[in-house]
Amino acid sequence: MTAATAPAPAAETPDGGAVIDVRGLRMRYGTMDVITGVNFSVHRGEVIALLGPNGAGKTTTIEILEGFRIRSAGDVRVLGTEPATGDERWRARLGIVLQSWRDHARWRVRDLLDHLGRYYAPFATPGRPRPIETDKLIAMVGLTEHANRRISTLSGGQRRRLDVAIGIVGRPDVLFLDEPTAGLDPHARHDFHDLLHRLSDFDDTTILFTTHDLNEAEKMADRILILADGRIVADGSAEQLARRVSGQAEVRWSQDGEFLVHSTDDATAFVRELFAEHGDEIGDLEVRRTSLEDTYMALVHRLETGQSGGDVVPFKRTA
Ligand SMILES: Nc1ncnc2c1ncn2[C@@H]1O[C@H](COP(=O)(O)OP(=O)(O)OP(=O)(O)O)[C@@H](O)[C@H]1O
Repeated sequence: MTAATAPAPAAETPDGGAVIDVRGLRMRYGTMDVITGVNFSVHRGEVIALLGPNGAGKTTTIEILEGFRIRSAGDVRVLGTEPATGDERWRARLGIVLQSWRDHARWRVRDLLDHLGRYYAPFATPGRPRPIETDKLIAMVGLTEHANRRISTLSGGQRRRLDVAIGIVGRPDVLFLDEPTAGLDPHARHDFHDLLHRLSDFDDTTILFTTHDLNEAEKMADRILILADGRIVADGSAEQLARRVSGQAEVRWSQDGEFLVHSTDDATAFVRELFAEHGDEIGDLEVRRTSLEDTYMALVHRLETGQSGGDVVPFKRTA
């Protein structure tokens, strides 16, 4: 990945590289087991989408990583620190965008960001200037023309942009976002995706976000984690998950004025044979792999109908 600023100091990662490391995480609310054994790790600069049905425990997992919620069991490290005991210096390296954040109503946008930014200044390092300069930050989230407005007068989508600005003002090493694009219009969503790419590419920020938008997960994430049934049932890129769950690709082509379609688990071999046999007669060739939506629905369906067949083996990191 390229770096626009000087490289940040290495994160404390005593386990040999993971910025987030979760082993055997369990969470029980009263008598209800919500998380029954979650394991995953995230490397520096990775963008991870955490997916799962309503109530699967995504927010709970993120809150545990942020140090806002105490787990029932398991070992968790974020930047080498156990979140429940993280000090101010550790906290200053995190950025957090909660699902809904409705306070500071009387503040004006620029004043609030300026004020919050000062908290991070003592934690600046030569490689990681903190905070992001206020007007630059406001431009990054597309709020320049609203900089002097009171927060209570912002629309839902404008408020969401502000939430993101609050999350990144301290130029975090690790950014947690809980459904960051809920309520954003398509243009704002597109801008937000660009912003995440910039944070990951230029600042090497490690990003973990939840979403119910599978297109967004597919487009944005290096890796997708699916949380269901209290555990991680899939861990890999959208393409790896598609291969693992369905293994099928769809080949479409035209021949003698007819449009044809064929499902295969080896599209390359099929296309090679197709051309060997019919050569110039083939037109409009298209190979479509299973979408993340197809994969997700198939996985969740399998779980709901009790066909999961044990643990889903995580994929090796390829990058
Ligand atoms: N403070 C709490 N006390 C008791 N139960 C809770 C508490 N917080 C969450 N739960 C329960 O834990 C389960 C997981 O909730 P969580 O909010 O983590 O799910 P989620 O995957 O983020 O869901 P959604 O997609 O709907 O946001 C749900 O059944 C929820 O009702």
